[in-house]
Amino acid sequence: MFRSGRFVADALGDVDDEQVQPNGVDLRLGAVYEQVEPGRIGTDGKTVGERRELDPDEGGDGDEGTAVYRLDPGGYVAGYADTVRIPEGHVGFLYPRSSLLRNSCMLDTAVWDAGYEGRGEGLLEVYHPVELEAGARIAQLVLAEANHADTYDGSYQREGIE
Ligand SMILES: O=c1ccn([C@H]2C[C@H](O)[C@@H](COP(=O)(O)OP(=O)(O)OP(=O)(O)O)O2)c(=O)[nH]1
Repeated sequence: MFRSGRFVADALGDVDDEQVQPNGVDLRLGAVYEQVEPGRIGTDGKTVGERRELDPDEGGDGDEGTAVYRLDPGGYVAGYADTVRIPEGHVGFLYPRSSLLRNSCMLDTAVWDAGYEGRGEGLLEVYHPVELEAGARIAQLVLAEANHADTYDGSYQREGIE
């Protein structure tokens, strides 16, 4: 069974009311990176390639205090601003906000394991130039009840929060 948005909000702990949706919680954009060196996925482990953090244009549209990423078509890594916590007995799935799709962008995501805690990342595909403001809601996390073997204890545990 998928949990309600209120349940997901309680699991995450620190979200604004506008992030709480009927079936999940919206995650906000934290940072945008561009990969600059190859990574490696092997049979004996993996490495994530070097990336550089993009600078948002400060004061976009003459609006003081806003930080806007103006992205040309390409592949980027998006870091989320919110700390995700997947409670035991659950698995998380993240979907792009549909307004991203409607603007010719896609957010590719993987499985969020029981016990994971951190500010995760996703692959942001941009097919038409787009403006994304830092802190804007770009994705929605849903939680489903699930059996699991152990809990997450991998290299991304507590990423972005230590
Ligand atoms: O789109 C996603 C999906 C998951 N995660 C987080 C939560 C998940 O629990 C963790 C690890 O994901 P996964 O197990 O798929 O990564 P891996 O490459 O197999 O790494 P590890 O060896 O640490 O399990 O990354 C993200 O940041 N983004």
